[in-house]
Amino acid sequence: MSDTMAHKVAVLGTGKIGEALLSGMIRGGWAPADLLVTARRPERAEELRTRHGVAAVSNAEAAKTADTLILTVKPQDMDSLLRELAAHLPADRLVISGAAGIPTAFFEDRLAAGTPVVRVMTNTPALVDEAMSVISAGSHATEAHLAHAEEIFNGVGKTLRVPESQQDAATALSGSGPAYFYFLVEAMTDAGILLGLPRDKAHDLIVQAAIGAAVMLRDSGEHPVKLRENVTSPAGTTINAIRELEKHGVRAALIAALEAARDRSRELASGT
Ligand SMILES: NC(=O)C1=CN([C@@H]2O[C@H](COP(=O)(O)OP(=O)(O)OC[C@H]3O[C@@H](n4cnc5c(N)ncnc54)[C@H](O)[C@@H]3O)[C@@H](O)[C@H]2O)C=CC1
Ligand SMILES: O=C(O)[C@@H]1CCC=N1
Repeated sequence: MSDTMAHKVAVLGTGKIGEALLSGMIRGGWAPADLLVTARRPERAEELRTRHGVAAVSNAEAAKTADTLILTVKPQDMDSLLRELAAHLPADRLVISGAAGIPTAFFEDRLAAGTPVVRVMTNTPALVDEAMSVISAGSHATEAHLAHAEEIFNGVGKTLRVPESQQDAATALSGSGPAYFYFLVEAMTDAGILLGLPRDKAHDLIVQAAIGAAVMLRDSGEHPVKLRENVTSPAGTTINAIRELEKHGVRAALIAALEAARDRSRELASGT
């Protein structure tokens, strides 16, 4: 962390994403003493304390004492969380939102004038340090604020800056992205059962195919079309499968699915 930036970070509303981030920060070398969490239920606060050795405090206390606040409540809970924070939060604190859909202006309207806000859409592979966290600046966030957010989220994977106008699309691709791959693995494991394989073997085969394909996509420098062509032998097996995928409109289904996710992200901005 740069010397000029604040150093106490609070994760507010520490559920699945908040805890994934918290655990990644600790793995990445953040001292638990520099981290605070808040939770709605006392049992959850206790669980986080025991599991990570961090202090669990009230939202008001976090607002008063942390230099950077990472808000990881659901979009629908953000308005009431901001109402709790507003009176206690000085305008020089960095507010990072991890929520889908909610624009930085939503925070700026509800917090002290000039509060720097950074919007981040991460994803659950943060748990294994393979997240993609997509980062945009609000109107008062400076380069230093963006760099600070990147420093935090680089600890759990990669980061990418985009203009805020692209965040709903990024949420559809990247925030929700892992779910599509899990869905495909589920479906292909079912196919393995149909073909007579035991479930555990079918699962292992598909997961390893997914890992192998992902590493090739990342490391080979080849276009996905080329990689697929390399698998698709003339009059072979793969082309028969591809024909079925095209016949069933899987490409169009994926395009429509991601468009629906993008639209839902836009809707969340209105609190629905
Ligand atoms: N689950 C995912 O894959 C991703 C989720 N997100 C975003 O992360 C946020 C959280 O999602 P999840 O972790 O899945 O949800 P979650 O339900 O696991 O976590 C949210 C937590 O916030 C707590 N909470 C709500 N209001 C509170 C308050 N006033 N004070 C303290 N705690 C409060 C809830 O008790 C809950 O534990 C959402 O805004 C979502 O859009 C972003 C990227 C990926
Ligand atoms: O489904 C959701 O709304 C959250 C945001 C991106 C991934 N999960």
